[in-house]
Amino acid sequence: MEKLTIRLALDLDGVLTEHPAPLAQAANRALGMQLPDHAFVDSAGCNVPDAVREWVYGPGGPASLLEAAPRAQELLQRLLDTLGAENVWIVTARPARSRAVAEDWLRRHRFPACRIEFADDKVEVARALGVTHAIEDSLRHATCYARAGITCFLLSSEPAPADESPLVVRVPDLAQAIERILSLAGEIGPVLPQANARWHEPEDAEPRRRRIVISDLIDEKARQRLAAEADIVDIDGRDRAALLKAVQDADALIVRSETLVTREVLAAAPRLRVIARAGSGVDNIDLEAATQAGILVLNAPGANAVSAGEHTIALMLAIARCVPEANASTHAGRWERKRFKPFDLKGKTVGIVGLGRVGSVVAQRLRAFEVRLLGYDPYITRERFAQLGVEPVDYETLLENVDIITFHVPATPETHHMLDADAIARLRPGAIVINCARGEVVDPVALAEALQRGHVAAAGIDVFPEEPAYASPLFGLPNVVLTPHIGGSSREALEAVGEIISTTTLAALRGEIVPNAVNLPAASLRAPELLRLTQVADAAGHLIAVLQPNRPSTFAVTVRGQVAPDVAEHVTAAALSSALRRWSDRRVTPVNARLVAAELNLLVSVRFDSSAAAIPEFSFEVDGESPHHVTVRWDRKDAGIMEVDRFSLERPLAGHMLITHHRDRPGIVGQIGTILGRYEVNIAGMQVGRHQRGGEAIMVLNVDDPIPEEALAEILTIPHISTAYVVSLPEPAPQMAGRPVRAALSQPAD
Ligand SMILES: NC(=O)C1=CN([C@@H]2O[C@H](COP(=O)(O)OP(=O)(O)OC[C@H]3O[C@@H](n4cnc5c(N)ncnc54)[C@H](O)[C@@H]3O)[C@@H](O)[C@H]2O)C=CC1
Ligand SMILES: O=C(O)CCC(=O)C(=O)O
Repeated sequence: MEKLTIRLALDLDGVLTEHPAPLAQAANRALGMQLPDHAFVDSAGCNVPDAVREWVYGPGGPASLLEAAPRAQELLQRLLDTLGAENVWIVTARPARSRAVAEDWLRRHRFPACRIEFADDKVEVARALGVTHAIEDSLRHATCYARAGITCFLLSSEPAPADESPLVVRVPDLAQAIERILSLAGEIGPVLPQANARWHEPEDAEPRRRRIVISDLIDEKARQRLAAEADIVDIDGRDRAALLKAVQDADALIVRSETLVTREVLAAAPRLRVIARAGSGVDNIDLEAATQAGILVLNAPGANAVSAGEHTIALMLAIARCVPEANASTHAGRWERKRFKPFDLKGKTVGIVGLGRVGSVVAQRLRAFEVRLLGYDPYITRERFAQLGVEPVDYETLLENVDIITFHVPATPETHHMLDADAIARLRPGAIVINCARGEVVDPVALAEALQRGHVAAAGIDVFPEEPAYASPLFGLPNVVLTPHIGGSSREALEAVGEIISTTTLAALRGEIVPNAVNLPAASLRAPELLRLTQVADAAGHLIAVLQPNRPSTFAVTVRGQVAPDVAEHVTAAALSSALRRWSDRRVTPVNARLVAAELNLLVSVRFDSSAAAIPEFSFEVDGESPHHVTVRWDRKDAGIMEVDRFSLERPLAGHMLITHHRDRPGIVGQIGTILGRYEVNIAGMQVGRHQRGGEAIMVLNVDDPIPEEALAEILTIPHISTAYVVSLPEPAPQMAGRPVRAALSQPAD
């Protein structure tokens, strides 16, 4: 396995020194200022006047009197020993003129020798040094590092806001930051993909075998299917340390409900591309953070709905027929026929909250019991209620009229404690509560209290707010039937879920669009055709970023012909993510392409023109000094780049190429050929596009060998050549090469 080279930038004040509050206090005393204690956590960011900063950090200033942070010397030594002295820098925003003071302080406090850089724009320095990780006490610097794709451990005891980048990892102190870095340094591959300036390597072209972490029990056949194509690492997802270690070089993570996939887990997983939830509810996954990090989240909705629905009815019947107590009493040798008072479901009123996949299964089965069904679900149609034989009512009416209430809603802010003390008070005395959805939906304290009073006669509970649940106010109550979240665990459900998750995880790792993505639109097109189209869109995005190396302010997509909106969205995401990989240092995938574009103030627009083009086309256009334009044509099976900067091409662009813009003059082709020949670059094919003789023209030369920088420089000296680009794009898919339809692609679209 490749070893990770971690290159680390450590802040000085507040990281190697004690908290810098004494600096603000000294400035307040000596200079009559009114700075808050945190002013020198980020004095440039807090706009502390330069003269004050010079004094604080200058010779004899209060910075010389700071104490070292606890164990800072020993911890820095460990970093230097493990990562190598060549990979560790102190990067501080103190003024550069205070270098001697800082170096003297480090010597006096017996710090090991470590190089030190002075800059307020720490990212610029970090980029130049190839820094992969940082440790900071300033949120501003941590956020800047994260934006640049550098994982930053932020020393902070504050909870992270919901929109914080997953690359900002909050830790309480330096020791924990270093422990995490040293554990990462143990055995993982590079965190930042090396940008290849010239030759485009699609993400999928990596030859290495994929690594899939499975952190909960899944079906054995599914496991074998995954193991046939990838290395499998089995861990117990409840063991945080094992999880954080295992995801360090994982391409995919497969979880059930017990593994919490938090920002912290995502920050420890730089290669992670897919998280697959072997089940329906994805509330154990931080979806927002996964999407920001460009990670695709999959689930298997519906595959365990029968299982969860039958389990719901099992709990109802267990309560109605007194099964748990009667079973225990009979096993104990007591024959208590008079003690138990079972009742029939027939004739009762059952209220179903949430009539999605599981709720529908419950409704369909309960009809056979001849119950009256009331339902509350504001997001489905009246027709659906009618199909299921359920009377639609509002939530209050449902609460006030049912003998049994059963919940089948997802865990969302709206459904949190949907059954609380107020809702319970509305229930008829003696009602029964069933929850096989999510623990968060029912307030367990209020329910336990109502069960003890007898207002609620009994409850059947499969899910808990915190799982595994080793304690709950419901534990020990005689009128509660509990199961450990096994509603979706039938053999059949595990097999069905396993099949969906294993096949779609592998497909997603191959770059295919899959139907069960939670954070990408579903696709109306078959996977192989869509894959080919998105690969070509990816190439078009790459080409446009080669033509326009500086990030533009607009990225406009025009979709011509009859194209489904979801297909257009996948094409846009593929092209945009590919271009953004060259325009930014972020890890961009189709999942987060639009988010990253918005953060970088790149305006993305998609316009549909369904009146034109028999053969659909996608045109990508960017603004800038000279706007550039690339068009992909798609015959619904194959796709190709057929137009560059409004010059039509005879054949789709593919392979290693030199593309020039020049004025159409005799002899240019010959001069380029002579230069390439001198550098032993073989020309495999050529095409030229021009609007009129002697006017602006484009030439595409396909070459067999990489073109050296020097050759390119010489080509650029030829009179009438204005620009020259070297670019490598994927070859046609093997099954597509030679298809007659490639000729159709070459037809003008209108
Ligand atoms: N115990 C277990 O092992 C299992 C539990 N589940 C859980 O069961 C629940 C339902 O799962 P599915 O039916 O697959 O989901 P689903 O998405 O198919 O259905 C959920 C339904 O709840 C409705 N809903 C959403 N918010 C609502 C609200 N505020 N009030 C009323 N209705 C609302 C939606 O319109 C939808 O019809 C989920 O929480 C899921 O995680 C699912 C499978 C197994
Ligand atoms: O069996 C499991 O993994 C949990 C099932 C579940 O809760 C779900 O699919 O939402």
